[in-house]
Amino acid sequence: MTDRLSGPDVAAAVLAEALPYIKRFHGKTIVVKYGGNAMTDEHLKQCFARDVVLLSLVGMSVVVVHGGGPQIEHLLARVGKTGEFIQGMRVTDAETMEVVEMVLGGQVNKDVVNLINQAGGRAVGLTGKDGGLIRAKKLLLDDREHPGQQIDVGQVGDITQIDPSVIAHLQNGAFIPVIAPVGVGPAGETYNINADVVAGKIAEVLKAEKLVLLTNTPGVLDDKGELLTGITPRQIDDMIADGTLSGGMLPKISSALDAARNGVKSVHIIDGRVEHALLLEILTDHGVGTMIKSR
Ligand SMILES: Nc1ncnc2c1ncn2[C@@H]1O[C@H](COP(=O)(O)OP(=O)(O)O)[C@@H](O)[C@H]1O
Ligand SMILES: CC(=O)N[C@@H](CCC(=O)OP(=O)(O)O)C(=O)O
Repeated sequence: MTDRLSGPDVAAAVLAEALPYIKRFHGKTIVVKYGGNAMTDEHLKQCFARDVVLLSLVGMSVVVVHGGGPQIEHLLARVGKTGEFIQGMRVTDAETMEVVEMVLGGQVNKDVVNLINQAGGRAVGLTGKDGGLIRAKKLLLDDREHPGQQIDVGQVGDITQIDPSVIAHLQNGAFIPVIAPVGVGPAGETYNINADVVAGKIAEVLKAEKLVLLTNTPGVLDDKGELLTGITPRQIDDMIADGTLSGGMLPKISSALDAARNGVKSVHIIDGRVEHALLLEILTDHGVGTMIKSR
């Protein structure tokens, strides 16, 4: 007997279900943030690359922004350093900046480019320095415990300008841009920027149809650990105030909300540990994870 969950009728139904989504997103820009925590398993990495290629081949203009937090941690440990985070931002001294640039602009960027190319795509890797893509100044965090005071986290960048022309050239040539979150300051200094922040800003500037943030949780979880399928700005404020949202989720959620408020039509935080999570989110009725609402 044919397995009802995997028989040809099911396969046909799934393919047919994708058609309205393919039509809706054809020619549109989809920004995908690939978190360092979602890129730990080789098989999942290959699934991700295949999803990106499939979406490109059906006519979507996919732009990948990647992170690499755990990969940076790994190299820092090898040089005898331990990472420190404040409000989800890595405290970045000069030596840490060298490691961050090596890992993000080198190892991780080329790994993602290679995976996509192996899957049949044409990816080109960039950091924010290439083509003056990401300009930044030094970020100063507001000290929540001492209102009015600021915290210096070293060479962490606050984005001042995105020049998307290099991305446009790549999109026109049917290349898939793969962007590492490193920015450049007015004097040519290098800045480490949280990858969620870069993805959100790039999505805004490109007027993306969708921003999808792939991470290592099912989405945004409430104080009981239950998945929230949708979240409003008010819920976000409450959850930050009571500590339900913390660590790496802080820059993620605020970038997601900024993007939703500034014209990106839909913004989702999804579980990158689920095989083909990207296809499920974009091409099926079964949206996965949390959708961030602008109001
Ligand atoms: N309310 C929450 N729901 C889900 N994750 C949360 C929440 N609050 C904090 N987090 C943390 O945020 C992490 C995701 O952010 P991060 O580690 O920066 O991932 P990535 O490398 O994918 O950007 C989760 O693994 C989880 O530990
Ligand atoms: C300033 C800052 O925190 N930069 C991040 C950049 C990488 C990143 O964001 O990686 P994930 O997406 O994997 O977390 C860092 O140094 O870890």
